[in-house]
Amino acid sequence: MSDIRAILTDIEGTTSSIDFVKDVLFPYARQHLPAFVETRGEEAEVRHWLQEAAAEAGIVEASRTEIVDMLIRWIDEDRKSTALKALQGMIWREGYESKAYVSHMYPEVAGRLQAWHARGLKLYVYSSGSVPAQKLLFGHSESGDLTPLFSGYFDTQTGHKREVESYRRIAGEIGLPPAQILFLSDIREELDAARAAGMRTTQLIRPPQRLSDNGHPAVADFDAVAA
Ligand SMILES: CSCCC(=O)C(=O)COP(=O)(O)O
Ligand SMILES: [Mg+2]
Repeated sequence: MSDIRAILTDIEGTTSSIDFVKDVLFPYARQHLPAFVETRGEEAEVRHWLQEAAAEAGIVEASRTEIVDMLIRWIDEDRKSTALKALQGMIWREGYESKAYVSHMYPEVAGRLQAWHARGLKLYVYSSGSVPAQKLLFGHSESGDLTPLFSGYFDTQTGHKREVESYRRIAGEIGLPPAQILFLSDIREELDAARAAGMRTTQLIRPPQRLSDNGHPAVADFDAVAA
């Protein structure tokens, strides 16, 4: 009998394909960012994150156009900037609400999340995407609205995903010993950090990637996760 009481899952490469993020979400944000800043740049939340992005880049004075150009470069580099992720989340909301897309979900994910939830396991998300973006993604998925299954969401405002301290904080917020939390991700460095914090880990290696031994249990899909 497993002593796992909570599952913490990554999104990109774990519940949903990297292609959906790279080929749908990022291009949508890239295309709509200039108009978004133009029309909503004076809203308090948008101004806040534009200022945070400038501060992160060490910029003291720059025009809106320069900041937009920098943010587009960051999208192309897949920079895990908290400010960029917050702005992207606001832009993606417009895409989900206008039905420009729904999020990709690997076919077994919804059923397995429902089965874990029905067993009483608590489910949480930890992604570099902002918490609002995570809720949108699980709320508008190919498998329907999965948000009722989740007990909480964490993003880089809790800490970066390759840092051990982030997982200690998350365990503290969940209110369970790390050893009772199973972290699922496709990225070895994230799994290493979670394990160093005392969490259990399993790596998702989605076909056509081949299973390889890097010290973490590895599976091809959620149905093969031992929880
Ligand atoms: C709501 S997730 C959108 C994808 C994203 O921006 C991202 O950076 C995904 O990173 P992850 O930590 O889920 O691999
Ligand atoms: Mg990932």
